[in-house]
Amino acid sequence: MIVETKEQRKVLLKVHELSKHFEITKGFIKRKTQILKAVDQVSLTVYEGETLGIVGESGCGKSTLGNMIMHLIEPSSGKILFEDTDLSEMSRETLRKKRKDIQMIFQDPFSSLNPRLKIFDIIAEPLRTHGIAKGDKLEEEVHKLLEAVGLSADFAERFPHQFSGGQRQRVGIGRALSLKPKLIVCDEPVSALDVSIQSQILNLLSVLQKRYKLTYIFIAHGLPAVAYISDRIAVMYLGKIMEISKKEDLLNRPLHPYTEGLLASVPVSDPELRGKEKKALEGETPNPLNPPSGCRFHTRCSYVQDRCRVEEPQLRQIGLDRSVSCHYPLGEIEASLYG
Ligand SMILES: Nc1ncnc2c1ncn2[C@@H]1O[C@H](COP(=O)(O)OP(=O)(O)OP(=O)(O)O)[C@@H](O)[C@H]1O
Repeated sequence: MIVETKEQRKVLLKVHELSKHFEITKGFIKRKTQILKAVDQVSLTVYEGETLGIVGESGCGKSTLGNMIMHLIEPSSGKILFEDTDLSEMSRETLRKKRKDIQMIFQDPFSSLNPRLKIFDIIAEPLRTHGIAKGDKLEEEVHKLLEAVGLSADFAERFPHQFSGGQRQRVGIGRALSLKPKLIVCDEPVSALDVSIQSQILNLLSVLQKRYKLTYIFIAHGLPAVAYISDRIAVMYLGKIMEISKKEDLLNRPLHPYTEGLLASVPVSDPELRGKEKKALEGETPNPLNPPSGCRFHTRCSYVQDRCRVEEPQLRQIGLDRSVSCHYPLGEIEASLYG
């Protein structure tokens, strides 16, 4: 496993120039095929034990990225290295074993649990499939997992429809934990829940992270949940990463105008995110089938200059542990001095 000597952080997952292109065919008589670049040359690193938040408006490619990391969909190009190993080059058997280490928690706790199965079988299924436990041992494991996610062992005999959204999400978390994964991709795990329940689930995820030494990729379209749970945050826009920074830096001194816009859209009642005056996001997200030339954010950017309309900025490092994809980042000099 790679060890970064400067900060002694172990790299768990590395995504290198990862892309997913979908072919979209339109029209009945004159059929026309276009390419939608849902994820476009994304590179990022996830360190052991951290939570990397991925945030951006609906349709920016967050779930597609998460699904590729989970091997639920095939990338069009690029690499995903888990513990230094390229999963796409593994034999089936090794891949099956490795895949246990990466699990997912889904957005919708109503549709992600099989309604015909009892909670016991929902949580037991991965343990049975991988031949990890059976009989009394299986029962003990399931009860332990229910307890870990804050549910009573009696719940094992009930069906999903007998539970609230928050309780179902707890079941989904228990199932994801059953194979003792190293990495959990949490895809909008609280978006479908009431605000009061959201913080309970976020707290549970934090407790479990410490208890089981988990690493999370936490995907959400809203900054508050991402800001609450993440150590670092990647901001996505139309398939690209616009900025990736430590949480505190990103919230206090955003470099990308899009990040500033996302911060400005957070209700001012959120004290942690309230800050200096920020330029709000204007206009709609462009059609991803026909993204703007140059910087893809330029059509909505309050600071746009001529160069931005023609030249696409590359993600480049500024200061310590911060990267931004913008020709004219906000507060660039300050950031390069203080990280
Ligand atoms: N199977 C598919 N076929 C065609 N286009 C797709 C497919 N899956 C996703 N897309 C498109 O890819 C883009 C990225 O979608 P994705 O679901 O990854 O975004 P997202 O940021 O997770 O959004 P949301 O929060 O709404 O789920 C969108 O324009 C979407 O319409």
